[in-house]
Amino acid sequence: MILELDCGNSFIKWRVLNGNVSVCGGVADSNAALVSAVSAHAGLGIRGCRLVSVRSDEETADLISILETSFGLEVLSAQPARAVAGVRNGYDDFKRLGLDRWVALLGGFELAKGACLILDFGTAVTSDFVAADGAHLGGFICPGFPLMRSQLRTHTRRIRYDNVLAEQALHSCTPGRSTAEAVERGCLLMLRGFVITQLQLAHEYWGDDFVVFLTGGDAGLVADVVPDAKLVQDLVFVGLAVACPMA
Ligand SMILES: Nc1ncnc2c1ncn2[C@@H]1O[C@H](COP(=O)(O)OP(=O)(O)OP(=O)(O)O)[C@@H](O)[C@H]1O
Ligand SMILES: CC(C)(CO)[C@@H](O)C(=O)NCCC(=O)O
Ligand SMILES: [K+]
Repeated sequence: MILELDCGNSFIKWRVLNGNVSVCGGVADSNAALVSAVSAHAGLGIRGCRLVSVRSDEETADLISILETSFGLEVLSAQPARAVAGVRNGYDDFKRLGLDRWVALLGGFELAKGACLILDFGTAVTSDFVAADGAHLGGFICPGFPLMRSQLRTHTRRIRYDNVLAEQALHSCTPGRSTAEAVERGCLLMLRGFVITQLQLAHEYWGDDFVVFLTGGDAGLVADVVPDAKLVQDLVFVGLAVACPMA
């Protein structure tokens, strides 16, 4: 059994793999919550751990030492690279590309075996373009849905509404008739507009010959804009196995 972790800016996604099969997993909002969730499955006989983190080096080192002491595990952490498995990092400084993006695009290329567009909807929304020959062309970063919404609330005095209204607001996308509807639907349309622009660019590069992957907690919000896309919630884990193979 192998423990796999995707340490994002807001949450840690985890799962336990038996061979290629995921036997359990979840989302933790702190190191302590992660340790207690995984402890409940310690009887599974986890023998190793691999992770990808976009947190600071200190936070990542802290988490690794907690995992080593709590579970006696050896921990492999995905590292920046110029090239892996036929994919070439497109950043001017390859170390600057977010490791979650790098690992997710490795996963996308592994599954597509050709040109692909990877769209990730987490705390930030990111896109990455990988050509059929494995060249990563780069990508885009913009605020995710919760960040857009909270920036509006933070920087205005009269944009205020509760979470119940927020949830109800997204049942339709007609022009809002309340603050909650206007903001929630407005932010959703911004995300959808972003997705459409990414698709246009991919068509300019590759015609119809590419695969679109959607991943991240909020991917479901835009899935209907790209009916042909593959919704792969574990894309980071697919790529993590490529970046950090374990015997
Ligand atoms: N079970 C869940 N737990 C946490 N977030 C969830 C869950 N289901 C959906 N979400 C949504 O997913 C978003 C979080 O996205 P995700 O978990 O992909 O990334 P993250 O850790 O917040 O950030 P990062 O982009 O750094 O990975 C939240 O905005 C939330 O709306
Ligand atoms: C953009 C995020 C926050 C998405 O999780 C992450 O990939 C990151 O911190 N990236 C570093 C900056 C960059 O990718 O250019
Ligand atoms: K992410």
